[in-house]
Amino acid sequence: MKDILDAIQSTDATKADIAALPLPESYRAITVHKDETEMFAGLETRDKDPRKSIHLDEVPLPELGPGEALVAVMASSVNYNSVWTSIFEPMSTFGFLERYGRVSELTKRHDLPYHIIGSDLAGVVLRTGPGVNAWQAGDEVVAHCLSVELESSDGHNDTMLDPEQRIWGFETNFGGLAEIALVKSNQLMPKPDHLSWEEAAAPGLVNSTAYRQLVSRNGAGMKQGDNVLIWGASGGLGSYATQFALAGGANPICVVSSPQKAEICRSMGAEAIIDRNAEGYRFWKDENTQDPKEWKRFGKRIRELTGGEDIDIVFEHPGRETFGASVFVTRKGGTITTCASTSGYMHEYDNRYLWMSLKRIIGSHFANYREAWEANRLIAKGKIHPTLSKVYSLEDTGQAAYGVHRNLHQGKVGVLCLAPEEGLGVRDHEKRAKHLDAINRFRNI
Ligand SMILES: C/C=C/C(=O)SCCNC(=O)CCNC(=O)[C@H](O)C(C)(C)COP(=O)(O)OP(=O)(O)OC[C@H]1O[C@@H](n2cnc3c(N)ncnc32)[C@H](O)[C@@H]1OP(=O)(O)O
Ligand SMILES: NC(=O)C1=CN([C@@H]2O[C@H](COP(=O)(O)OP(=O)(O)OC[C@H]3O[C@@H](n4cnc5c(N)ncnc54)[C@H](OP(=O)(O)O)[C@@H]3O)[C@@H](O)[C@H]2O)C=CC1
Repeated sequence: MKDILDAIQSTDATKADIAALPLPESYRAITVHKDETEMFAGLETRDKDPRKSIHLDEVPLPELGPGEALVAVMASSVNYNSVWTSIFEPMSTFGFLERYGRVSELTKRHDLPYHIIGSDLAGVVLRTGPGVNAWQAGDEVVAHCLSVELESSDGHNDTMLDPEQRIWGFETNFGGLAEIALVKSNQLMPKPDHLSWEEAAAPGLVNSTAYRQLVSRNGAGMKQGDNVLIWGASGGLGSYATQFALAGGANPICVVSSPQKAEICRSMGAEAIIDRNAEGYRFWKDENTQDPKEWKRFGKRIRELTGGEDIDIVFEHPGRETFGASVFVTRKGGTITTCASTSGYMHEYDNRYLWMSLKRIIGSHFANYREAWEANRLIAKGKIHPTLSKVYSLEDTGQAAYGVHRNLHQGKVGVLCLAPEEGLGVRDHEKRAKHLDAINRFRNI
């Protein structure tokens, strides 16, 4: 592994040198263990501690198959899907690996008693499998997390609709929180050259998801002037949704839970900000009963901030706790676009406000390769910026995931895998200098 890192860091190693490096038999990776899936049985969700279930193990290098690439991972990031994996909710991810393992001889590799997690990476291609022509050893890349087989016609209009669509590092093995990752070559995209490894690894999953959910015609198809209600506007998804709204000429109404988070949104350029904590919204009177008066109070506050207008698009992900309010505050003909249910997946809303006002609910999930590519292109052009706050070592991934689970973080949390320190991997210093303040906006807060 040391030779691989030395070659990546050397200024004169060629692509041929990297292609000629011997691969190690094993590498260090963040895992959860199949024999521990019941370890949190009986505990409340918030008491399930990722630090107990997340391990750093030495694992064997998987065999490289056709259409695949092995990537030396310089940095990765923590996504909420790794939090779900580590607390074995809403179900253990080993079921996904078993199901994938039944697809073919080659996919059997994924069905192991350990799950290497992580759905982001920035790094360098080490080897490509048969049939890979677009990428070579030595290429500096990021990887998006859409894994598809594309043997069925269903996925050929929009690859997210492939019946064998999976999220890499969540529903497949050999993810990005590791020194080496196995990806399909159609997950690869060029690493933005003005960013360090950890900055480049941060946006991938959430940036692509926010792009499809909010901007793409497969999602809400946001346009100039739209009022966009963004829950968790300084969080992983929300920090990119806020940037897309601002960059696309829309009007973000940012919901956050502290003055510090409100300040981050303000510094991104948002003006309409709601601190849900300070304003004390209680959309649920008790576990089973919502309070429409609180939806109305929330809607009134939005009207104050917009000069009397209602919401064109709600960027939803908290789920059960907020969904009733989200449907209510959307304007006639408006759209609620949802990709998650962090607070609970059994949503309840008053359907009269949906049908009588001709609103639409759109389910959105990650992004197809083209959408991920376009989202990455915006990062590479310095139009959208990483929202990296803190960076952890691979050893401390459990602590990093704990912080995300307990909502103690801002924006994105990074993890150094092979990179020995932060700040490495920048190739275009001039472009970086132009965007330095924006790149560092979330750092160390
Ligand atoms: C990019 C990052 C993303 C995120 O972070 S997202 C957040 C994290 N992700 C999650 O929380 C989602 C985790 N996944 C799940 O919870 C589950 O994954 C699903 C609920 C999405 C699906 O459940 P399942 O059990 O895996 O699949 P089924 O489709 O419910 O299959 C169960 C059986 O039901 C049958 N079935 C499906 N549709 C129908 C139908 N329309 N009519 C009759 N039967 C149906 C199937 O065939 C199968 O059957 P048979 O067990 O015998 O094989
Ligand atoms: N389907 C898909 O493709 C994807 C789904 N996801 C899912 O989306 C969800 C969010 O992911 P991500 O943005 O990365 O996570 P983060 O934790 O980084 O951000 C979520 C934000 O949501 C807000 N929030 C959390 N709970 C509530 C609540 N009960 N009511 C209102 N606001 C709440 C918090 O902001 P604050 O406290 O400031 O209000 C928090 O910062 C996760 O469940 C994740 O699994 C993520 C990416 C892709």
